Amino acid sequence: MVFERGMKDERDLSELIEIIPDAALVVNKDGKIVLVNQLAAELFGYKHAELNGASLAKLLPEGIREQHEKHVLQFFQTQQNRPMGRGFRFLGVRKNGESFHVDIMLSHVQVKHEPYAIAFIRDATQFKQTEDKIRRELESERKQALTDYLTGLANRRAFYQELDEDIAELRAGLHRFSVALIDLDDFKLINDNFGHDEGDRALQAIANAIKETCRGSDFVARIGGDEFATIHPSTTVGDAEVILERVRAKVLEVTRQHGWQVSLSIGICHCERYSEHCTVTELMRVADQAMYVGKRQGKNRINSALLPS
Ligand SMILES: Nc1nc2c(ncn2[C@@H]2O[C@H](COP(=O)(O)OP(=O)(O)OP(=O)(O)O)[C@@H](O)[C@H]2O)c(=O)[nH]1
Repeated sequence: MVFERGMKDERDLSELIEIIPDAALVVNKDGKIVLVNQLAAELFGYKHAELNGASLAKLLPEGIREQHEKHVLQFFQTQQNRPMGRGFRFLGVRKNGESFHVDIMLSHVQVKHEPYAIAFIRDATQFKQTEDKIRRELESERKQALTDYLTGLANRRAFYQELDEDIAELRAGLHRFSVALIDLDDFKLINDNFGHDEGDRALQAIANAIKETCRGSDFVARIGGDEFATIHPSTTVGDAEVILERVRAKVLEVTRQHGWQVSLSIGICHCERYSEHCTVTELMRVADQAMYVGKRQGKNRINSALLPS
């Protein structure tokens, strides 16, 4: 709001800010509060007189005062107003020290040719809480959509996303990697002999064993009923075989401890450099084929294949 000839005097302005339905205050270019309405005083927990003539800094938490001073300076240097919705979200601080989120709209106003800023302030606590709640819910839904409910590992969807990213990185000239398909041998017998609940516990124990035995940088997922898959970035095919041999031995040890007769057949597909064959479908097909070679050879073994280039 810029009055062409300026406000007649401060009385006009103080009457105006008392009739508007928002908390409002007027500051000069030194950041001193020259006018404040009753709603603003109430919002910040002060008596009207306590804010008149005070520094604007009084209403801001210490940590953001400097940043805010820059905003005020910038505001006075431009002729642009900041309407509600396109204003700032700031932290305010009440007299009792409690900080809270506020939305601030700023407008230029002149009184006797002197520039002032009029700030309209809305308590944004509710908005902020709702926004935070929605953000948390979305984040939790996103996580759930990518997590296997039984083992807590990444699920098939997350695995394919990760594989896609690794392929993109390979294409960009970054690290080579190996993908492994891990299928449990004769898992059906666990369910048949011990029941489905015990089968679930076995899947959880096996998932933990795989995760613990892989490196921190490896990606581990459960992509089907008794099928797991891993991605091993920055490896040679030999490195991947060493890691997966550790996995095979560890799972065998854990399952034997529980009296479950389960082993693993593992197929590795190694990607050394990017080629037209480097797609999720092709990688999985090659790993699957390598895994089935092992199944036919009598199970409980690891077979590797290089992705054709
Ligand atoms: N308890 C439990 N069992 C599952 C789950 N998902 C799949 N299964 C079981 O996993 C078994 C997979 O059986 P098959 O595909 O015949 O494989 P297998 O018995 O491991 O035999 P091979 O792969 O040939 O060695 C089936 O009995 C499924 O019911 C699950 O979430 N929980």
